[in-house]
Amino acid sequence: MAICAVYTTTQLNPTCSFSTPASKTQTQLGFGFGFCQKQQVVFYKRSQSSSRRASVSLITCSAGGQETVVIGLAADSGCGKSTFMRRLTSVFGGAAEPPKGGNPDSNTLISDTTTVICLDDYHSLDRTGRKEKGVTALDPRANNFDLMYEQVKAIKEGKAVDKPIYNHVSGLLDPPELIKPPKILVIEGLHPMYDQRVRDLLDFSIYLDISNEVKFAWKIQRDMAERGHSLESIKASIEARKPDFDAYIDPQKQYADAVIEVLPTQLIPGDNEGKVLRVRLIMKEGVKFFNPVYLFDEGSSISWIPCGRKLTCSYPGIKFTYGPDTYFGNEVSVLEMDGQFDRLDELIYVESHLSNISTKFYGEVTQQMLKLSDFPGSNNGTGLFQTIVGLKIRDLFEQLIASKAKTPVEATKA
Ligand SMILES: Nc1ncnc2c1ncn2[C@@H]1O[C@H](COP(=O)(O)OP(=O)(O)OP(=O)(O)O)[C@@H](O)[C@H]1O
Ligand SMILES: O=C(CO)[C@H](O)[C@H](O)COP(=O)(O)O
Repeated sequence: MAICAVYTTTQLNPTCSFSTPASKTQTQLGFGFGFCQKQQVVFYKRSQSSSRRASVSLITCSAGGQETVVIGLAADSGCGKSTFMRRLTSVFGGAAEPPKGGNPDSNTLISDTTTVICLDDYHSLDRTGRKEKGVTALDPRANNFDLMYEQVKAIKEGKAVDKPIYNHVSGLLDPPELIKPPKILVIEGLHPMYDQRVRDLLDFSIYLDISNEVKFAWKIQRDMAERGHSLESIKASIEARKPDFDAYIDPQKQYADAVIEVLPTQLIPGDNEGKVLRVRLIMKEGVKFFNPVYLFDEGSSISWIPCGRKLTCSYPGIKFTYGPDTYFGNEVSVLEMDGQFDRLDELIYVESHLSNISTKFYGEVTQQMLKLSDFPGSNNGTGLFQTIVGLKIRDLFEQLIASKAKTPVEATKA
């Protein structure tokens, strides 16, 4: 907490100036940012003969920079992490860019609110080293979890670190880059939830669970169409990774607060083209500051085909289901969408039937989806659920910050 002297502050989360001593700036105090909240407290001044109503404004601030909110995003390579990150940073506004003037092959993306670091940077073995030892990048022996833990912990505590860079172009470990503590740190990659020490640092975690059929279809689309790889080499690379994927990556989903599961559609019998998708948003119950989204009636089991007068649906249509379930022994709520949208502007119809989506205004999900309509998955449940999870993370972040800004630090008489 810090002493805040901005008495004119009336909204939640405006940037705050810190005083004491008055001459010191935020930077001198070591704070990158700050959040203040103004509360009006009414009380009664009593004297022997009368009682007079009075009020006082309490301004509480969390010293931004002292603690960073840490989000983990786990998935195999080519499973949509970058796409999800771009949707998330868009929710917070501002473009995400590599560190200015740094290594052009940096994997880091920085925006006003978020810094996204790629955990590939904690590979302890470079490409040649892995080849010599006969291990894949998914193998824990090819990764430095001690350093990952120390650095994520330091950033969470508000300290800058010199993080290594794994260069995907050269396959080498490059000199480190400086990472300053942001408001939100996202650690994305193969192992954000593998090491218990790192897992315990996460304020929220997400796993993108892409079924083998769909992963294959996406890989073909990217690596064959865009990178000129052959069908055989794509198949071979997926097969070679599979044992380590099953052993080290996939089990992390049991720890995730939200899982986005992507499967082939059930609306077209026998379909395995991976074009029409069935997407499930699995949300853990009882996670602090995270209230699962629901359709129509919280806790009920619902099946909804919204195609009719308000939503244009061509073959094979759209089906939503929602209800309670268990996942790795945890109570969860599952929202599922099978099929795809014909017209994104009509998504507002679906949005208006969803609750707990943490929007700041009516239609925000639809607006976000329209804004990024050229991103992969914008016409199906992958884009919809990634957008909703982005809004839930914003909400969680704001609640976390507000909960930390508890101690009243200065008061003015109203
Ligand atoms: N929701 C989606 N719908 C359809 N295709 C998708 C979707 N998300 C990703 N893809 C496909 O998968 C490819 C990889 O996506 P993206 O770059 O977001 O994944 P990634 O996990 O960051 O990959 P990598 O770890 O290899 O950098 C994209 O080029 C796209 O072809
Ligand atoms: O699974 C991966 C992470 O996304 C990569 O395969 C791993 O980082 C190794 O990279 P490269 O193939 O460039 O040597």
